[in-house]
Amino acid sequence: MITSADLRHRHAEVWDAAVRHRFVDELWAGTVDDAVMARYLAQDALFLDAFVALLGAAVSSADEPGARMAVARQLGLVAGDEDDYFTRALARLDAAGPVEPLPPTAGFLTLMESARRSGEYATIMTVLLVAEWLYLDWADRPDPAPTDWLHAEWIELHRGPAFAAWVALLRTEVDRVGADEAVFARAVDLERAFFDAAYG
Ligand SMILES: Cc1ncc(CO)c(N)n1
Repeated sequence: MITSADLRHRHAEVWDAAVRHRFVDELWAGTVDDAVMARYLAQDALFLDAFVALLGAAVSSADEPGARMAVARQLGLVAGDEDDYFTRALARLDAAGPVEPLPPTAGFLTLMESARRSGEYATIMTVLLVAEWLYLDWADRPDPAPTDWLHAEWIELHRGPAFAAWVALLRTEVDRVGADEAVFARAVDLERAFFDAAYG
């Protein structure tokens, strides 16, 4: 059975292009243009709603009590601290209005809805794994955090011991039940395209 480590290795080119994306460099430097940050976060608010639904599907489909509880705890953080960040960030950027999904967002919404509707724990967890592991990977730099909370909090939401433990849980679970490689590859492609789309 293919492991999460094998999958990341197999898709390293696109994975690394996302992790080293211009958006990530500018976020760390605190130099992301407000219009880029607004476009990115408005799209990510659409992503987040589908992501919460997908976390709910993982809670529902988990075949182990420990994993179900761990996913439920993370769902609470996303619906709590992370949603609060979005409310403050979008208000500050004057970007709280409704937006249409750009193509990478639409791709993610379709992928997540299809995983959710399948009810397949392995497929659901594969999508969650890419989304969370790739974000930990770019947020885990040793660099000093930027000073503006708009940039710093987006990094802090995706690093630290608790977030790393969540990603470790996702890897353990995907390695236990077996990844869906096509879904893994599609999600990595979409992550890179999602960063590109922030630049219009
Ligand atoms: C597009 C995207 N991928 C991953 C995450 C982290 O779950 C996020 N917030 N947005």
